[in-house]
Amino acid sequence: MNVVDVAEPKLARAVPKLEARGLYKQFYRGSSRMDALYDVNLVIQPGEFVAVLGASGCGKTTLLRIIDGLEQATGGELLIDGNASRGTGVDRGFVFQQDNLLPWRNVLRNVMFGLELQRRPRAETKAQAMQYIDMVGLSGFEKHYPHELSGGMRQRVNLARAFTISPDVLLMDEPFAALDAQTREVMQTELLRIWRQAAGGRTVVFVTHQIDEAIFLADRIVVMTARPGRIKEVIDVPFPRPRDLHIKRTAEFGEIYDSIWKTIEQEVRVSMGMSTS
Ligand SMILES: Nc1ncnc2c1ncn2[C@@H]1O[C@H](COP(=O)(O)OP(=O)(O)OP(=O)(O)O)[C@@H](O)[C@H]1O
Repeated sequence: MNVVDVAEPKLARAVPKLEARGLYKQFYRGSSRMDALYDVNLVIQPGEFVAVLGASGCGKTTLLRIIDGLEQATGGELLIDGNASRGTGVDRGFVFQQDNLLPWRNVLRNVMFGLELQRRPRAETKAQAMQYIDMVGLSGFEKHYPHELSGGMRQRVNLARAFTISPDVLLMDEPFAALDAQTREVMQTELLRIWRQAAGGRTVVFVTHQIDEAIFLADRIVVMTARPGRIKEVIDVPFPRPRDLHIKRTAEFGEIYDSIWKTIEQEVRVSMGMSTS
């Protein structure tokens, strides 16, 4: 009798885009030490949209800066595509809370800036910048200077610039925090549209204080503890894509919101030195 080997082929496991293994971060001021992050473990797959929520000062920005390579962890390891990270790289783009546009450059030249730093051919740089200016809905404003734009438009230029350099990983630190509530909602929808449209399914790590923003945008939400920040809970967001703003008004959205708020409220109380009972 022939014996056929029917052992199941081993499932090929995707290499995570980002992996934090036991990350610690301590800051020193003179002789005093401050623990910002404590044993952070997190795996993020390619193309995932992950939101990070947590009380003020719990270490969200620090985590993002370590992923970007702007800051070095005191302990633990950060792997990118399975390899130890070695500082900053063009594979990661950072979008800050305040747009950091250059006031003496118009919209087109601001969007071209990141590519110019990469010394790409000028024609290619301009064509790519125009494509993303169009994608963020600012065609016709190429020659405008930052002071001639609204806050929402400036943040869209910021997004176009971040997407233009085609980073595999987009790190966003409360990018819409300075916007009014209506503009923020429009920008959330725009971000999802651009994220879907931009080729290659970029991985996004998005820090926010807004629970509804996190639920609306993310595949998974990471809730951190009060400082020193650890991962307290990771929540899978069940809403299919593409998403519409109306999901924010559904009962399911409200239930997820309430449950996350309960988790965060405890940590906010801890961070403020209040009772958690
Ligand atoms: N360069 C630094 N030197 C010293 N302490 C720092 C430095 N950067 C951050 N910290 C401290 O580390 C802690 C975490 O800061 P971080 O900015 O990461 O928090 P956060 O969660 O992003 O806060 P927020 O939500 O208020 O923006 C804070 O207590 C902060 O004061």
